[in-house]
Amino acid sequence: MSATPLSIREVKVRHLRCHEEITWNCSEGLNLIIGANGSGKTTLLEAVYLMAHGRSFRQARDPFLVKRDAERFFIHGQWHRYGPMNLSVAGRRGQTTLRLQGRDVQRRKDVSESFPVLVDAPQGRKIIDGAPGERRRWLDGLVITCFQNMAIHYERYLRAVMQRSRLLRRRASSEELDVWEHQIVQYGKPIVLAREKMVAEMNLYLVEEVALTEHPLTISVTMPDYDQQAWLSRLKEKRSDDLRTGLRFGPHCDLVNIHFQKREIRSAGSRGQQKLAAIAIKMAECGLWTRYRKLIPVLLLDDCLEALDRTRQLRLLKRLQNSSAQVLMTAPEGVNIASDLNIRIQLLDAHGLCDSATSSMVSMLDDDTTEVMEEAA
Ligand SMILES: Nc1ncnc2c1ncn2[C@@H]1O[C@H](COP(=O)(O)OP(=O)(O)OP(=O)(O)O)[C@@H](O)[C@H]1O
Repeated sequence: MSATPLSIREVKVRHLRCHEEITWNCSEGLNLIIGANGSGKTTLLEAVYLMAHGRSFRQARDPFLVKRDAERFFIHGQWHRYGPMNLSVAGRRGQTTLRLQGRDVQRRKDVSESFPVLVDAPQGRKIIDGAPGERRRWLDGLVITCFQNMAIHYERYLRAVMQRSRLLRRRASSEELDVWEHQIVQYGKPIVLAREKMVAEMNLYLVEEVALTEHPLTISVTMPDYDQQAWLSRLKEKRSDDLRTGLRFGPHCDLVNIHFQKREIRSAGSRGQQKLAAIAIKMAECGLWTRYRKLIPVLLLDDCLEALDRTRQLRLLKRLQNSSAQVLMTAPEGVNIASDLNIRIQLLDAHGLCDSATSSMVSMLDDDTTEVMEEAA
């Protein structure tokens, strides 16, 4: 079965941050919004994300989503997934309500899994520069996306860890603790194996992105040898230590690392290298969604050319152009876009959005200039 590309055709926004009322028509393929700082470009990407997730990618419960002096915001989107679908969001301070095809959505997960939207934004690049726990949560999210039966293992593993801690505090009998320690190992081991499989697959996709990142990017999990018998013995031996410190051994404590040229990208990578790494990881995630869920996600890239020199900007845009995903991107005024690229460019100002072929705000580089630049690089 081939994968279905997901795309958004129209977004109507009312009273979201700086926007009074605006309509954004999108095309399949690459869409770029160009505008001044603070003109509301990121807010339009946020609107798309809000429809799929019911929350912003900037901050989970953002009280400033509603326009100053307004009561509520509204977003209505026309999507294409097999056929046309309508998704809308209404929100007031800290609360959002999602509607799919005119009906209230009870389980948000159903929408976010049917309308996958992946985002890279300078404010939220936690996979690259966040704490190890952020990367672990991200990897576990991917495991559950690809191997849906793993959700129950995570749930039961964490419940067993919590029960054991409770019983340790209550000074429960050794037999009672044995039961939960067996469950920790029983549900923990498949998590370890699924993560290993996921990391191996991600790394294969990342090899394909080496033209973008220039050096291979690799993901790894730092973890002990989870031999089942040794794991059980350790849990038993360390009961009194764990009563003091909490359980510090197991898949919930493992470290997820992203390496670039054999060093951690978060400390060793430059801003441009981190940016390209983050986008390469999104492309790999797209590959996983396509393979396991038969859906090609929509990709949101905020400030997509930030920190990149011209050669790398061009390389990135060409890579995105070859992707089968719909890509919605933003960039500030004054960017240079090669004229041979197939990108729908729209300019955003106080009057709204308008299509642009050429403009004083966007310099179009012709093919010759582009070639010279590429050769020089
Ligand atoms: N609740 C609100 N009411 C009115 N205006 C708001 C509200 N929240 C944010 N804003 C303004 O809305 C604009 C939203 O900016 P947004 O981040 O979308 O801009 P941008 O075009 O992506 O800018 P940049 O290029 O600097 O990233 C900003 O000018 C901000 O001050």
